[in-house]
Amino acid sequence: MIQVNNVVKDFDGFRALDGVNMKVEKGSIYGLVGPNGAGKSTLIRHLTGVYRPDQGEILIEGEPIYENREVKARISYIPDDLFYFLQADTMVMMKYYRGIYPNFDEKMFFRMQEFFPSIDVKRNIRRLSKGMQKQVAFWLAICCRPELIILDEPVDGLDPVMRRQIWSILMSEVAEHKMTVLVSSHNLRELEDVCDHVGIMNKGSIMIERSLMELQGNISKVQIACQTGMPKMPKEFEVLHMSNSGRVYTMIVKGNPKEVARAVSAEEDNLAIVDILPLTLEEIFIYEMGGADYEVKDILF
Ligand SMILES: Nc1ncnc2c1ncn2[C@@H]1O[C@H](COP(=O)(O)OP(=O)(O)OP(=O)(O)O)[C@@H](O)[C@H]1O
Repeated sequence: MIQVNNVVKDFDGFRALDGVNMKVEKGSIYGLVGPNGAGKSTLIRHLTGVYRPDQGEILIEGEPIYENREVKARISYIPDDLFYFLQADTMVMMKYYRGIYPNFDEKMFFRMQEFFPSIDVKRNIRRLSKGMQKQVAFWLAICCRPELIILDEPVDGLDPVMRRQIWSILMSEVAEHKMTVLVSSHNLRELEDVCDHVGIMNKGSIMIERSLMELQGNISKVQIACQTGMPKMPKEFEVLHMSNSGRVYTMIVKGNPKEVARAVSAEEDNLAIVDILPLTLEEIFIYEMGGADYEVKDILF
């Protein structure tokens, strides 16, 4: 759905994007994570055709996005700084969107009103709270029935109930209509439950891009207790980290969790327990990138 090849962008001599490569499959939920100033919003403005790259190319379904009205009509974009016309209420904005988005689904708009009970559709949007304005932006964007929705910090400033609501609407659109979602966030924990792919951005480029399945099947956290001495890990598995509390050792090991557990049990004859523990996405990234020369903790927390 999205293919970004070696995109570079300079602002007055400052390199904001430094050779970005990225691939987002159709029907996936892709989380773009990174610290302040990493270049997420700049990249997103390229993906939505607001900026033209200085170098490289951006293709949406194989077509360049910049100045391409036909492709843009199939994309919804919620920026981090929302814009509404002076005096406009939600109904006025709905009619405006209906006029410019050929797939706008008015029935869906009224059906979804129950999800946004605090929004008075006749009230000037600029008078609504920031969180409520975000709700309106999301409501209108999803009713455009986009093939691709791009969200810059979509749930920032929303209460926990509304956050869950937004994620659940997005996930059901992905499941039912194969919509593709690209979402930027600082919060890896929040993305963990919803994304199937994650890209980590730092200093103007994507450092690492992975599918969650690939990540989770490739690294294991094992807890081992031996009756005597230290546990031995079979040679074919690289131990990335080891700590212990008394006789219980916790190891982060490169390899599939089931295979690791099987190999440890076969190797050791003085085992007391072997347990496989879940790893959070943050932990996986930290250990995945541990060998590289990055300040990973600064990026993820
Ligand atoms: N129009 C611009 N002119 C000059 N510099 C810019 C412009 N837009 C972005 N930058 C610079 O590019 C870098 C990346 O900014 P960007 O807004 O893309 O980061 P971000 O990852 O979205 O950050 P945040 O998480 O804080 O929103 C920053 O150093 C910023 O100052």
